Amino acid sequence: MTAHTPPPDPPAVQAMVRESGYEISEVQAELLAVYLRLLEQWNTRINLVGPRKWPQMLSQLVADSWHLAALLQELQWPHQCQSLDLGAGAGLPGIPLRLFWTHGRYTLVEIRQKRVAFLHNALAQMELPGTAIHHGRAEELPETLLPAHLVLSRAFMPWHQLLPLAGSLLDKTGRLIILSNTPARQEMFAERARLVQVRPYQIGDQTRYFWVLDRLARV
Ligand SMILES: C[S@@+](CC[C@H](N)C(=O)[O-])C[C@H]1O[C@@H](n2cnc3c(N)ncnc32)[C@H](O)[C@@H]1O
Repeated sequence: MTAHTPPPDPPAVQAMVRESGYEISEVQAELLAVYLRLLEQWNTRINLVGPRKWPQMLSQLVADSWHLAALLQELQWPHQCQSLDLGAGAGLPGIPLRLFWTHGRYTLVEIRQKRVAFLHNALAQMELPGTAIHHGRAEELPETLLPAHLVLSRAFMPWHQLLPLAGSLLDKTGRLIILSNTPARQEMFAERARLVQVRPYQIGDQTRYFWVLDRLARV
């Protein structure tokens, strides 16, 4: 018999986030609860994410986003910053990220129709600032979305394939941030990119990493 988990309610969400060392507002907790409820509901019909219950979704998947927001807040971005979240899937890291980092214009790029339908549904209920969806291939983005100042990749494609694609999308001062379970070293990239920093962060007992890259070759 599986234990019953009550639906996500904002105080429980806020308390779980606090346990991980971050403070979020009541409004942010309400919107996160909306997102988690939608994820639980849609995940029974289409394959969106591995965890089936919201506490695991929050602690294992959504948690990356508030760590990422903390990093993005430390970096300088142009006023008209254009961000691309490639292969957004169920909206990770982008949908929760936009609750905590609202700068510029942010586009969730996703190729699969059902996932795009989920993203539209989530955005309609959450009204995130400056956030849009592009249904299509990351390799065929319209000029209106380019050049990007930030490209984000979480479980999208292997980094060695991603580098030339991101290089073709980024402004010359733009950055690529890869969410990874392993650290990185400059030698991995040689002349293809500069590794500006590798930021470790803790999710439960697992260490994860943000790789921040710039000066990507346009090959
Ligand atoms: C493994 S999922 C990761 C989703 C999300 N970023 C996450 O971390 O949960 C990869 C996603 O990329 C999408 N995708 C794969 N190739 C793509 C492409 N060329 N352009 C846009 N999206 C693509 C897939 O449909 C899928 O939703």
